[in-house]
Amino acid sequence: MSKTPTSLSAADLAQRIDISAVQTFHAEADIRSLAALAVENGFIAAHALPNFVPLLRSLVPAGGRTLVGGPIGFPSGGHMTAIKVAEAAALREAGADELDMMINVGRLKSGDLNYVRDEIAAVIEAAAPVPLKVILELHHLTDTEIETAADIVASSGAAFVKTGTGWTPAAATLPRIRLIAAVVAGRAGIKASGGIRDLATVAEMVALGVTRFGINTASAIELVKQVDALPGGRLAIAPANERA
Ligand SMILES: O=C[C@H](O)COP(=O)(O)O
Repeated sequence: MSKTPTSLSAADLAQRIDISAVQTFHAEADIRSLAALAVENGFIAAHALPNFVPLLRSLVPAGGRTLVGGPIGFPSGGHMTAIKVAEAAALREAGADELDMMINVGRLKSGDLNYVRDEIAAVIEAAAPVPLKVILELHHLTDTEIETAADIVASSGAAFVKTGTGWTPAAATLPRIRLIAAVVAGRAGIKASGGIRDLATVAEMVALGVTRFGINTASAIELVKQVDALPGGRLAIAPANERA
């Protein structure tokens, strides 16, 4: 597990943020703007809805600081496994560098954990060698369900546990990030996403072990600008055990 930094520059933070245009209303112009801003500001990834991933790939130079990402079974997660598998393969073929799959919340809530496990395994295989993040969508889950889901994802071989799609009210609270970090225990990365809008929250989440954020483009650019405006241009990260 990577060592928690003591501070982050604007460039460091940008290299921890996936910016995105993954809402229903995002059009071609938004994707073109997403690509330009991601490359210009050095964000680690730019994410678009599946149909726009080929366009995004054509706009973001491969092998640079910015990766191209796309979602699978997004945003409900209720798609048939065969559809998620096909979408993973299609996005891999379209040149995606990372894929964020929505977990099947309904099956998780039904206690059908073998279905959840088998589906994640099938999508990991279809996506390979592209790394997979699995979105839990905390807004719909109890703390017990979060622990169960985070453990399934962490033991699946997925690259990250991700908290939300951005399509539900923000639920990536610090106590829930703490809960996920305790369960994951370094077996996978943690991507905090969904309603993250202030540097204090970012700093607290980094201290808890979050190594990736998912934030919409406008909010991400604002946060990076705020870091630049801090004394010394760096965001201090107090160790989690020193926080009140
Ligand atoms: O990563 C998921 C979403 O892009 C987060 O969007 P949001 O910052 O608008 O909640």
